[in-house]
Amino acid sequence: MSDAYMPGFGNDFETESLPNALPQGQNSPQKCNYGLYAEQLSGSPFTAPRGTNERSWLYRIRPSVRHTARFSSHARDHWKTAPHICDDVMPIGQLRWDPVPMPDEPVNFIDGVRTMTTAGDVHTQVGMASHAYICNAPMGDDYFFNADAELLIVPQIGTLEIFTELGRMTVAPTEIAMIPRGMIFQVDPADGEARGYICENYGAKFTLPDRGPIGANCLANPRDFKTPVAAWEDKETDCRVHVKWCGQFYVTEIGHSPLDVIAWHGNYAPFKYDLKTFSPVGAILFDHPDPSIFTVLTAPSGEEGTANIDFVIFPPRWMVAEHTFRPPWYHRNIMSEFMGLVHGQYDAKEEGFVPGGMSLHNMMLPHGPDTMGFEKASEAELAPTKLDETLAFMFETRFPQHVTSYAMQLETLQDNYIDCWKGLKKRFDGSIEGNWD
Ligand SMILES: O=C(O)Cc1cc(O)ccc1O
Ligand SMILES: [Fe+2]
Repeated sequence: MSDAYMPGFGNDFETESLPNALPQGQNSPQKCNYGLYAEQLSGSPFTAPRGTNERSWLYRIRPSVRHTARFSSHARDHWKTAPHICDDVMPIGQLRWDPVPMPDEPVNFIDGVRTMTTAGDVHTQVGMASHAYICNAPMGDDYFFNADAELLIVPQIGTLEIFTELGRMTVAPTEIAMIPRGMIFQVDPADGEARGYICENYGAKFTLPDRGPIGANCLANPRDFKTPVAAWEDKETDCRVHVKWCGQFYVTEIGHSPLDVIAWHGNYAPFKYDLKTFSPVGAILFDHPDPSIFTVLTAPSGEEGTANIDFVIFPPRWMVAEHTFRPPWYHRNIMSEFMGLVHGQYDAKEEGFVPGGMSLHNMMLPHGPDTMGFEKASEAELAPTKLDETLAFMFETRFPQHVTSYAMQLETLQDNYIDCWKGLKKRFDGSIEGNWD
């Protein structure tokens, strides 16, 4: 598959896959060229202020109302939606999982979504869910859209071929993809098998964080975000469109592919982004800064500085701080932290937190480096060192994350996670040096 992309974050893009398919100077001609139907997809209220007003105009073979017929409900057991509070007592401790095992039977991307946590309330469009996905089969004639949320996809194993109404994206581990709320798509594992993470954002869209005194450059730069050019298929087979709507799942049968947009323009669009292009800014003299310096994207909550979700990464970087305990400090946080590891090691937990694994440090629950990490960092010679070949990330939300019973019953839940702090012994002996032997 050959993909082509347009650079920029939130730009007003335009793209056509046939000459003159895109009307010029107007959105809604009396008759569109090629007999196409014009359709607006609104990602914000019509009257949203200019800076957050998002919509695209799609020129397509059939309007999407013909891509949906009567809906019937369709059970999907593993994809949960907030509010989803299990009957069991909420496990509030620190939690960590090894990767979700790959399935033996064929499972496509949508059927392979496994909800780990939910937060907030989909009905009021606040909060999020953290999912793992596992998949080893293409979607074939099945298509999907999520009316509840945009989807931030973080591949960990296997490249994904993502075909959306607005075009095709190839997304490999170390890259991320964003699929806007309401947009129809298909995802196929290019290498036969794929695993990764999804942040389902029920709230206001992810955007770039302000950089404050950092200025006009660094962190995630807008030109590194890539939106696909128009691509389509004209397929007349028994296709199904699956829908997630207020936590329920539905399906409708149609006789053709809904991915039939020949041209489009606007700023409500999918994108991908290579996390290797994130330019970290950090401590160049002493102390460990707050991880907000590594925010790639932030989804605002309406309260200033208090994100519905921050998507934060821990990329390769030089550690140079003098007279400093360099890994994350011990801390308690009003925000709830769900973490994953794309590859390598995380400096606060060199063992036990493995690629494809997950951890949850919920609202106000203490955490920090394990015993080994603490001892190593306390004694390390503080020469400049590079943390290399590593990529961890965090979905951090202002809301408590409720763990699903699937996550609690997962065979890869680590029963002994909290033992990683057991060896943090008392070093206070009344002397100013403390007892470090
Ligand atoms: O808990 C974690 O490992 C994530 C994290 C990293 C960091 O550098 C500072 C704070 C924080 O929550
Ligand atoms: Fe933390």
